[in-house]
Formats: sequence, structure tokens, C-alpha cells
Amino acid sequence: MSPTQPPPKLLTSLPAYQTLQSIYTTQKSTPTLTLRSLFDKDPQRFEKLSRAYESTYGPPTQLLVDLSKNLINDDVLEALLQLAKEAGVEEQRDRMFAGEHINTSEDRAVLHTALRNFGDSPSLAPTSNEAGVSEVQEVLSHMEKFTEQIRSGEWKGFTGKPITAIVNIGIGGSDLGPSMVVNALTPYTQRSLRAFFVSNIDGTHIAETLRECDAETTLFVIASKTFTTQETMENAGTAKAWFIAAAASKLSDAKKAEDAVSKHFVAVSTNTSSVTQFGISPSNMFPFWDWVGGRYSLWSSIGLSIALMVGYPNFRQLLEGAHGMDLHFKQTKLEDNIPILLGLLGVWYGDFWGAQSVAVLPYDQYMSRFAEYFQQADMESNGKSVTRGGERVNYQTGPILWGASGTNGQHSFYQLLHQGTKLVPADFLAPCTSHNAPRADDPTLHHRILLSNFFAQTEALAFGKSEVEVREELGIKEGSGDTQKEALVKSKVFEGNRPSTSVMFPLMTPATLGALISMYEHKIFTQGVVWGVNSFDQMGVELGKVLAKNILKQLGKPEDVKGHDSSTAGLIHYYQKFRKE
Ligand SMILES: O=P(O)(O)OC[C@H]1O[C@@](O)(CO)[C@@H](O)[C@@H]1O
Repeated sequence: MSPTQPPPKLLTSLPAYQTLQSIYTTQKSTPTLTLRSLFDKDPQRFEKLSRAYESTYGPPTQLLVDLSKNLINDDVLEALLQLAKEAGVEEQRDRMFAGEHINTSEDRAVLHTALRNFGDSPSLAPTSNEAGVSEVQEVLSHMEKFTEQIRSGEWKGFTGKPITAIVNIGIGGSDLGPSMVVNALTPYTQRSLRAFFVSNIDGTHIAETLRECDAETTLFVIASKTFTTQETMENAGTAKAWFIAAAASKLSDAKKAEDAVSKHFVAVSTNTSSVTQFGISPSNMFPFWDWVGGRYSLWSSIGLSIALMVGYPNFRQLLEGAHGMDLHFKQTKLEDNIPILLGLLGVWYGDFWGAQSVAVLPYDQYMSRFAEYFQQADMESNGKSVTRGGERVNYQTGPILWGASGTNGQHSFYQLLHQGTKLVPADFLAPCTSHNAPRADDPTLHHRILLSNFFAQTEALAFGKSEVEVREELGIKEGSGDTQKEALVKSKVFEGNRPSTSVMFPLMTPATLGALISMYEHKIFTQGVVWGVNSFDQMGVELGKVLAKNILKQLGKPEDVKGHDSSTAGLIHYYQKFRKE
């Protein structure tokens, strides 16, 4: 049991909060906090407020994080850094890395960083055997051996064919991480292997996937930390039944079909007994531990589908990239600590400017699932209203996180970003180079166009277009008296002063992706500390599950429906009019 930790102070009780409140009130609409004037006043603003990250471990990895288009000046930055000190961000960070049980409600350590700790002080993960080899290393070695067997064709299916399709069956952190990373690292995947991700209990998901699969050449990875999640267990059961039926049609007897499961099903979980009960042997199980949160688990054996698709060496580089960012987070002073700066900016916008959401906009088609992944990572971590000490907060906590790849978002929701009534701080991310060059006569044309949009959007958001500029452009003088023309002028004004952070990197590589994910994990951590919440439990997902289990038993006949409000009962009755047996 870790030493008891002092309950967190409410954000609003911190002196730096009062300082920030006063700055916001007095400066928010003055030139001292208007981007046009901030840049006019200080030609060195970009140099002062961008941070270059260079990894000190693993494959050389670099990021440029440009904070200069944020609504901050020296006063704000100083007060935000003071806020981090008063909230104890660094102390809580050190507790996490030291393996203290900072997940207080579940009395667990939070050590996803130990899964990728190759170069720092001895890994804090528990050692498992007399040789002192850490359990983490043991599992990584098993993953390495297994992925090599599958990718080389050495591992054969029940009819002697190599595996050509991987079906990851999992949901939440047991799905989003693997699927986002495999998508983002498509250039590194073995094209002879196809990956499918089944998560939804909607029968369509497993049905459409199995239509694409051949039982003889498919490997099912049943990924579930608890191995009790309803969707995953039902989908796994359906896959197993489908497989056995297909195998039985090829094999002389049912017993052999059952035995064939061992060649086509592996499990990733902390729950050995439930895995065995499902019919997967421990030799086909890749364990992990309760000190790994589901939404922080892609670094564990939950990343098996990643390793299968990109190869173990690239999976290892993903982890090394994350470890490099962990070292930066651990060792860098506050004012240069990128995850902490990003976290503090989110507090500034959410708790003072009233921003309800944040947008994550990767200008990289391979990163199309990046925002979706961080919806769980961010919103399941900090979407809370009670502190670790049990106090109801009296301020905003976790934001609504959303986003899509650029340039697609520009043709969808950027109207709101530019001229809506809501402040939406946005993170723009882009690789300087692409893995693809589809135009033989001009190999970088597509990427130049993509990046020109990337650069233009943050410029437009920051500096807008004034009424004077619009009038000049349209040739409509002030006081024209023409209502329609006046309205047209107003509709073309871009107020600007809409903040963004730009993150650039040379190329999307496994190590770069690892560093980016780690950067955001620690941003989320920083915000959780400032808000005083427990970022590592998820009590909010439990009630719906319990109610659903009860309703499932009542869906047969109208007279079965009991104990609900008129809406819920009415909806169930409507369903029962059309339901099929
Ligand atoms: O990995 P598992 O135990 O099947 O949980 C899946 C997901 O379900 C949750 O909603 C918790 O119930 C997420 O936190 C988690 O990632």
C-alpha cells in the first residue's frame, strides 16, 4: 500500500488560480492578449514560444511544438507555471513513476510507463522470476517470438496454411490503441497480412468481418484486460463458434475442430482463469497487469495486433519513442516541459476562457483515428466531477475531445472553428514528409498542397480578416446604407484570435508516434493533477452496463418490462412491436 497521499486542493483554492482569473478578466479583450498585437509587438514570439523536442533515447526522434499562436503572454505563462507548482504536478508525476498507488479508488499503481522503460532507472515493473527478468520483458519476448512465427509463416493454421488475417476482438482501450496505431503505421505493415478490428456488440461488426475471413488462415486475438467485457466475450464466442463450424467441415471429427482452436485463437488479458475457461491455453495467452489502465495499454500485450502487423522491431521502436518522451516529461523543467505546457494551456482555455472542447486535427490520412483514440484517453481519464479527495469540483474538468484528419475537416466543420460563437482550441499536427508520392511527375505535389493548408488554417484562425480588409476587398465603403451589402461585409469578417498549437515532425515513424502518444498521455496526466481528479479509474462506465444487463432480460414480452420510467418502457415496447425472435 502506498503512503497515503494528501487529498488534492480544489483548483479554485490555489493562489495562481486567482492570478489567472484576474489576468483573464482584465486582459482578455485587450491587445495584451490579442494574437495580432502579440505578434506585432514581439517578432521573436515564435522563437520564444516554440519548443523543439529531441529524443535522448531510442531512434532519433524530433518534434517541433509551436505554442506561439496561443492566447498567452508572459504574465499568463508565469501564472500557469505557478499553478502547476501549487497543484503539485511534478510531485505527483514522480509518485507515478515511483509506482505509488496514485489510482487511489482502485488502490493501484499507474505504470504504463514501465512497459516501455528500457533505458531509465531499473524498470519499476515487478520482477517475476529468480532470474530477475521482469515480467514485462518476459511478455515482450513471447510477443516477439510469436509475431515472428506468424509473420514468417512458420505458425500454420489447422490445414497447414500460414496466417493471412488478424482479427483483434476487443473494445475501448483493447481496440482503439491497436487500431489507431496499425492505421497510423500502415507504411510499416506487412501487406500480406490484413488486420480487422471488431469491437461493437452490433452483430454487423463481427458478421461483416467474418465475411472477409477464411477460417484456415485467420488468427483471432481476444483482447480484454478483464476478460469479462460483454461485447468482447460475446464477439469472441461468436467467432469461436464460426471457426469451429468451419473447421468441422474440413476435419473428420468435432474433437479435432475443437483442437484446431489452439492454432487460431490467442488471448491478451490480466485474467488467466477466464481465458482458460474460454478455451485458450495459458501458452496462447499474453498477460498484462492491473497497474496498466485499459486506455494506457497499447504498450502492453494489448499491442499484440500492432506487433503482428508492423513487426516486433517496429513495435519496440514505438515503445522506445514513448520512453524518450517519458524521459523528457520526467526530467525537463516546467517551462520547457512540453506535456506540462500543453496541459496547462488546456486548463487556461477550459477553466478561464470557457472552452468546452478541444480539436485534434492531424494533417495525415494515416492518423485518421488519432482523435478517436484520444477521446477515450482524455475523456475517460478526466471526464470527472469529483476529486480524489471526494470533493465536488466547482470548475470545468476534462474537455470534449474531437477531430478529424486535415484537409477533410476543412470541408466539414472549419466554418464553426473560424466564425462560430464557440472557442475551440485546436492542435494541428503534420509530418514534414510523406510516405507516399503518387504523382510521378511531381512527387511532393500532394504533400505541398496538404501542408499549405496546414499552415494557412492556423494563420487564418489566429489573425482572421478585419472589416477594413473585407471592405477593401469588396469595394464596399463603410456606411454604404445598403443593408444587404453591409450584411455581406459582416459575414466575411474573420475575428481571428482563435488559438492553436502546431506540432510538426520529419516523418510519421513508429518512434515518432510513440513520442506523440506519450506526450498526450502526460498532458492528460498534468490536467488531472491540476483538476485534482483520479485520471485512472472509470466509475462512469459502470451504471449503463448494469442497467443494460437488467433490460436485456426484459426484452421478450411487454409484460416483462418492469421498473422503468415511461420513456424507457415506451421505447422497449416499440422495439417489441418489431423485434425478431
Ligand atoms: O479490456 P477490457 O477489460 O475488455 O475493457 C475494455 C474497456 O471497457 C472500459 O469501458 C472499462 O469497462 C474501458 O475502460 C476499457 O478500455
